[in-house]
Amino acid sequence: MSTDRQRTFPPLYKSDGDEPMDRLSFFHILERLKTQKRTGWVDHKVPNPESIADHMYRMAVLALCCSDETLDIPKCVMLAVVHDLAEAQVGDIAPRENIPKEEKRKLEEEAMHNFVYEMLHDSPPARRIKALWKEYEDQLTPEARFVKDLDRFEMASQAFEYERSSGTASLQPFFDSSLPYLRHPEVQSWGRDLERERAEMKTAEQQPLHS
Ligand SMILES: Nc1nc2c(ncn2[C@H]2C[C@H](O)[C@@H](COP(=O)(O)O)O2)c(=O)[nH]1
Ligand SMILES: [Mn+2]
Repeated sequence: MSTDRQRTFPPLYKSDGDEPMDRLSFFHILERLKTQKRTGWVDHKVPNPESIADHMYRMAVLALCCSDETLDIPKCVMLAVVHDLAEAQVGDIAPRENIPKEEKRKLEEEAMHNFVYEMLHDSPPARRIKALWKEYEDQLTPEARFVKDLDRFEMASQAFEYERSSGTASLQPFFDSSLPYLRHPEVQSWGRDLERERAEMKTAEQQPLHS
């Protein structure tokens, strides 16, 4: 259900000028990414769902698994571990919340501003993090577009694992909203492999127990 109510998220932090404490506060806020569960799985009542950090970690390792030597792989790893950083303040906004893309971007930009200016004081590390986040959001570089594919493929992989392990009923919407949109040829091939694995799992599940 969409709402006209403009969402606001008060800044998580206001500096009082003690820069070392401001930096530590940023480090502590990162814990939210480790504890906040991903909304899509919570919505589908998946037991013990992964966190935002779990999702970003696997994306970073998937980036290391890429064979495409035209891509700046270290840059892809950094984009992966930064891309959902703003969710420490705004949470994991899922499509079903129907928040307009512009509003989501504005909320996340405000969060990033709070992090890099209030907590990291526009330092070189702060500018590095903000630039990475903006590169991912703008989707103008091959690395950013590749990492967006990893965002999609990682989610589909996790959906398959939940169907397989926790006996969760079909999570088909997560496959429909991700695999058809893969653009990088290598990730597309990973997606086809995952679809084959899922089809084989479904076939095996339909075999009589004593076949
Ligand atoms: N219920 C659904 N949730 C979905 C679907 N596609 C994505 N999602 C969830 C997954 C995450 O919790 C969140 C967005 O994740 P980002 O990594 O993009 O921040 O939305 C879906 O089809 N159904
Ligand atoms: Mn993501």
